[in-house]
Amino acid sequence: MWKPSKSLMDKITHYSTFPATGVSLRQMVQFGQNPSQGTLFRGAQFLSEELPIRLAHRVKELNQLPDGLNEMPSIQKVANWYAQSFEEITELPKPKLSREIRDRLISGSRGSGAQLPPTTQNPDVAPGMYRSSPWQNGSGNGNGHSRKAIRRYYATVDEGVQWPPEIFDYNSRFTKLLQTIKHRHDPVVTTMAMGINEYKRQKQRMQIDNSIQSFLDRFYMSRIGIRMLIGQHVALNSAPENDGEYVGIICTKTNVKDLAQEAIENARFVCEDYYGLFDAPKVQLVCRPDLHFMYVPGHLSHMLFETLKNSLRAVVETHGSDSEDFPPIKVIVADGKEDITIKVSDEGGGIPRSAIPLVWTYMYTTVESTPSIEPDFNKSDFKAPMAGFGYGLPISRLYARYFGGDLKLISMEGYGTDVYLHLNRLSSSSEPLQ
Ligand SMILES: Nc1ncnc2c1ncn2[C@@H]1O[C@H](COP(=O)(O)OP(=O)(O)OP(=O)(O)O)[C@@H](O)[C@H]1O
Repeated sequence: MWKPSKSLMDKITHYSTFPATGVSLRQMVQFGQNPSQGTLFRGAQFLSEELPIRLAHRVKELNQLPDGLNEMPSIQKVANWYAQSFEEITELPKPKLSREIRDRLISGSRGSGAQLPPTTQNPDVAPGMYRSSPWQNGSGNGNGHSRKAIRRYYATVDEGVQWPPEIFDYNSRFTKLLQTIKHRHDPVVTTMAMGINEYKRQKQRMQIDNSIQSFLDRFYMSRIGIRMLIGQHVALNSAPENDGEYVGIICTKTNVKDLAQEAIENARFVCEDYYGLFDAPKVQLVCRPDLHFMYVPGHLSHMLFETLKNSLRAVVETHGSDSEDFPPIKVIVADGKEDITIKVSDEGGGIPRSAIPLVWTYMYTTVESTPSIEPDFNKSDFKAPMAGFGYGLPISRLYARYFGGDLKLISMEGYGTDVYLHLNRLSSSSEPLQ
């Protein structure tokens, strides 16, 4: 198995003293509007510093996990993937550029960079909640470096000029590397889950404690951010032309009703398959057909699918799979100025109040036997079996918070559950990493 060298670990430690730089959905879209090779190159330059910083924080944290958790074989495996990806990015040879090209890259970005909108804070995320590492103070890194002075990405450089072949070549090599890295990290969630299982087995624990819970929250939030930046960069390099609705993996006109309808069909299908039902509980959808906003459709599908699956399961298990007449699940979409809110209401018996905090913890599930973790379970981020890992709700809440939204759950034990999915439509909220 590949192992990091001492000098690589020293370099990782150095990078981990820098804080991550968060970006907002709006900034990503502005950056990606028909980018030139020069702009894409600037993006690659930013990522070639930003990604190693984010990866370095994770390596450090994984290696410092308390109580022997850091020694679990699966945790070590994940830490090595992060270290290897860190090494590959930092060692990718940079092109030799003439002075004129370097000046053009810098001066272009200075001019238009000023027009980029500022980011705002998610009202439901306390400052520092998901920051890169718990020991940082957020504004600096303790080394006297100012964050702004180090990296700035979301600036476009003069379009319409010719860029030399070295720029094209580097862009293509960098994109290929990012694809390899994204693929390497596909099984991170399941491998981490295995690591936690190894730990629980070894220590004979039923649940994980708070510090591990907040570590996992930061870890998965960071993973969403890393994959978003990589996904966006790869998509922009593969098809830089804006097709009207998509900028990279962001859809500027995500149609809520269509996506919800598709998630309903998928979740009902999985439910019928799992319980052997002829007809899963019905789902009533109330949504304006032309309601659309800027979002990543994959994230929204994931959150809707997970919450609908929970509701379907609760309804079937409360009323019995031989029931002839399940109470319908209601999905109501409200179109506010600040948020689009989606409420998923079921009559699936609710959750006891004492168990509410547990639904947000990783590995809490009321499924009796957790299905075996297949290596390719996480191949696509958006496919999952009916239930069983206890990851559905906490990960969905991170997806919601990542772009300034939130996921809330209110239950009436003995009757049913309402889940509120708030999606921030202003899209100016920065990634919650500081
Ligand atoms: N609508 C609901 N009604 C009743 N209980 C619910 C509902 N949603 C979630 N729960 C409870 O919360 C637990 C955790 O849900 P979560 O979605 O995080 O994981 P899971 O569904 O068990 O597994 P998976 O990781 O496959 O989603 C569930 O096992 C269930 O007991």
